Amino acid sequence: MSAEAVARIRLEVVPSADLLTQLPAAFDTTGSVSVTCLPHHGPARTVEASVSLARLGYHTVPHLAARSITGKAELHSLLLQLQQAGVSELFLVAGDRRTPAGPYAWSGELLEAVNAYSPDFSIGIAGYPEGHPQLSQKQLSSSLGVKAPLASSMVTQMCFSAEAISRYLRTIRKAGIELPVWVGVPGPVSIRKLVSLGARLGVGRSLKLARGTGMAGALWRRDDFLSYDSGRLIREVHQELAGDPLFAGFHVYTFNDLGRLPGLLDDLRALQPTTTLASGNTSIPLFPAKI
Ligand SMILES: NC(=O)C1=CN([C@@H]2O[C@H](COP(=O)(O)OP(=O)(O)OC[C@H]3O[C@@H](n4cnc5c(N)ncnc54)[C@H](O)[C@@H]3O)[C@@H](O)[C@H]2O)C=CC1
Ligand SMILES: Nc1nc(=O)c2c([nH]1)NC[C@@H]1CN(c3ccc(C(=O)N[C@@H](CCC(=O)O)C(=O)O)cc3)CN21
Repeated sequence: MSAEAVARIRLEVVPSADLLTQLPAAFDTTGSVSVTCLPHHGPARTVEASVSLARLGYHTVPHLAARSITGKAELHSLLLQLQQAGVSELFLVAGDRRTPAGPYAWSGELLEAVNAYSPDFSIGIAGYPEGHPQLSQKQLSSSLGVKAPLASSMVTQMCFSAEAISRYLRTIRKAGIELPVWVGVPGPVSIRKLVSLGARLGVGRSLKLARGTGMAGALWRRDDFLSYDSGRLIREVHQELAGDPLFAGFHVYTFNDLGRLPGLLDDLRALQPTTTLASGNTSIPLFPAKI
C-alpha cells in the first residue's frame, strides 16, 4: 500500500458579509476552513457562516469562544445547527471577551459541556509557541493538561518563528501531550493589518522578534502595500516537521486577505510531499498520494 501524503492546509477565515462569494474563487470547496468567533461578532454569526460553508462543500471547523456563549440553551442550539449541517469538528477557545457572557469562563468548561452534549465532535484547542501576554506558562500548561485528554487536535497561535514552533512542540511532547498539531502561520497579508491586529491579538512580541530576525526578507510590495510572505516560514516548518506523524498540517491565518492566496497555495504545492498521516485528520490532503 502506498504511503499517504499529509502536507495539508486549512484556511482560517472571518465570517464577513462577502466571505461566501469571495472564498470559493480563491479556495476550492473541497478544502478545509476554520471560522473565527470574534467578540464583536458573537457565536451565532460564526455558526451561520459555518453552516453555509459546510453546505458549499468545505470541511468546516467553527471556532466557539467560551466567553461569548450565554449558556447551555444557546450552546445546544448552536451545536444542533452544526450537526444538522454535517459539521463534526470544532475549535474551542476562551475568546477575547473581557467578561464572560455566561457560565463558560474558559475553554475547558466549554469542552466539557460540548462533550456532555455529544462525544462525537472532534475538538481542537489552542497552543502557544511563544506564550501568551496575559497568561503565565504555568496557567497555559495546567489548562492544556486539563483540556488535552478531551481534545483531538491543537492549533498553534500565529507565530513567525519555525524555531519557536519546533521548540514548543518538543516541550509539549515531553509533557506527554500527543495531539496532532496544526501549525498556525500568517497568510499573505498586508503588514499594516498584521501589525495592528497582531498587537491586539497578543502576538506583538512574535512580530517584533520576526522583524529583527529575517521578516524583512519576507516582506514585499503589492499594490503599494507592504505584505508579509510566509513562504519561507512554511518551508522551514515543513522541513522540520515533515514526516512527524503528529504534524497535522498548516493552519493559515488569512484575515480574509484572499487576493494572494493562490500564490501561497502554489508555494505549498511546491513542498515535497511527506510520507506519514496523522490520525483523525479529516481535511483534504493538499498533495495527493503518489501511487
Ligand atoms: N490561539 C488562538 O487562535 C486564539 C486565541 N485566543 C485568545 O487566547 C486566550 C487563551 O485562550 P485559550 O487558549 O482557549 O485559553 P483557556 O481557555 O485554556 O484558558 C487558559 C487559562 O487562562 C485563563 N483565561 C483565558 N482567557 C482569559 C481571559 N480572557 N481573561 C482571564 N483569564 C483567562 C483561563 O481561566 C485559564 O486559566 C484567550 O484570551 C483567547 O481569547 C482567542 C482566539 C483564538
Ligand atoms: N487572542 C487572539 N484572539 C483571536 O481571535 C485570534 C488569535 N488570538 N489568534 C489567531 C486568530 C486570528 N484572529 C483574527 C482576529 C481578527 C481578525 C480581523 O480581521 N478583525 C477585523 C474585523 C473583522 C470584522 O469585523 O469583520 C478587525 O479589524 O478587527 C481576523 C482574525 C482570530 N484569532
